[in-house]
Amino acid sequence: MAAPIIHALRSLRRFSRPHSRCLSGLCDPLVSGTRRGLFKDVFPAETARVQLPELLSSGPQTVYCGFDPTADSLHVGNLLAVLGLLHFHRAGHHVIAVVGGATAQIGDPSGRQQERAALSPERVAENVRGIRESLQRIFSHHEALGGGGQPGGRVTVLDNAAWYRHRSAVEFLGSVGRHFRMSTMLSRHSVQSRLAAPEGMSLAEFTYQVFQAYDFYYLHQKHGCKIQLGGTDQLGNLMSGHEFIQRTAGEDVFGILLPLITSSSGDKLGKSAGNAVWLNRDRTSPFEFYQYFVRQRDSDVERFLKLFTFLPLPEIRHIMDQHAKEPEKRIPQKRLAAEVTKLVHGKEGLESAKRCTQALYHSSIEALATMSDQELQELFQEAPFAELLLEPGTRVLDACLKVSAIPEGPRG
Ligand SMILES: Nc1ncnc2c1ncn2[C@@H]1O[C@H](COP(=O)(O)OP(=O)(O)OP(=O)(O)O)[C@@H](O)[C@H]1O
Ligand SMILES: N[C@@H](Cc1ccc(O)cc1)C(=O)O
Repeated sequence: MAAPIIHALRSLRRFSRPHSRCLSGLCDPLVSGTRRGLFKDVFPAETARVQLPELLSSGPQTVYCGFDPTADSLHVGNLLAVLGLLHFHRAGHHVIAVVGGATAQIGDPSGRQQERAALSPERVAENVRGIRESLQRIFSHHEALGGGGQPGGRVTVLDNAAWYRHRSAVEFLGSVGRHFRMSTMLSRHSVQSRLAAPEGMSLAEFTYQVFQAYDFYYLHQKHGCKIQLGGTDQLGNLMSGHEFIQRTAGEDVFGILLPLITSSSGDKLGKSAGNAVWLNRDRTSPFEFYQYFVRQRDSDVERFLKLFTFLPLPEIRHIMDQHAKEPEKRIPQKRLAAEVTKLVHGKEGLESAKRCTQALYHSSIEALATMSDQELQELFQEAPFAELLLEPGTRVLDACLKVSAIPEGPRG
């Protein structure tokens, strides 16, 4: 059942040229996001083609994206969705990032082979704090870097636990659940693939789409939100929201889908997939984060510059032309790493990453001497360490022997 609907999704390519219905700068994110490869599809394809440019041109809209606190930090894959929101904000729209304090307790089955382990309320609360911190830090760096957007656009972070806290299961099923059709819910790809697996699917996971649909409805009612962003794995949840809002409020709303970032082995980078590059410093240091982007392959770097930075496309083209002449300098990789590290860790984070790079890869004693304790710990995170009280006159050799850094042997 899901296949015909997926086939109905039309490529966004038609938005990549100046669009006759894009009548103001407010429509820019659709055009530029499409050209950059950031927006992959829209839903529902037929109405979005005509109505989405008109809606965006008509005045500032509210656009939202949700993040489940299944860990205490966001990661590089999630960053793409944050960048999607920021593109809208820069054009003057209001954006809402929803942290799923409630939905994380249900567990989104999209793209998962197995059910997630249940999270305790304490763990979820801690994760909500970490993810809020990730989001707010990026938003404030973005502002500090001069990307504050047109005047008027607001950036808000909400926790969806706030609108479920006072509802009982009986009341929710009786009022919201009655609008959902079993046949449609069963047709979702996320459900079909799990029903076919030996472990099957729990009722909690099966109802996940109802909660995400209700979030969209709630934000539509309270904040006039008509656009939801999500990775392509979120299509089914976006469709449920669209159908629910159309049925209950009689209005068209839209989904915009972003491509999924994968590891070199082709797996989606995810919080619980064990392959994440994190956005919080205590999990991935600015240095490691910077180096992740410096290491990107030539075949990926142009795409990543378009996806992960706000650099204008002609500037990216120029950088790639320089790269063709002097590939050994890795100019695009270094620029990519600098831009993304600045956004996520701020200017100070970028300087820290560069100091660590100098110390580790260019054996710079000067860089080592200016490093803070935190940087030293981050740099040598994996290395065993020992604390030592130095007495006057201790020689380097004695210190090394005391901490067993070099084996003791016959001394000459
Ligand atoms: N690798 C990725 N590339 C692009 N977008 C992603 C990626 N991973 C997650 N997203 C998007 O980020 C948003 C929030 O995802 P969420 O944090 O709930 O999932 P996740 O990081 O995949 O976590 P989990 O691994 O627990 O499923 C969603 O729109 C999702 O599609
Ligand atoms: N289901 C999304 C997260 C999300 C949570 C709540 C929402 O309202 C929207 C999105 C994911 O797991 O990737």
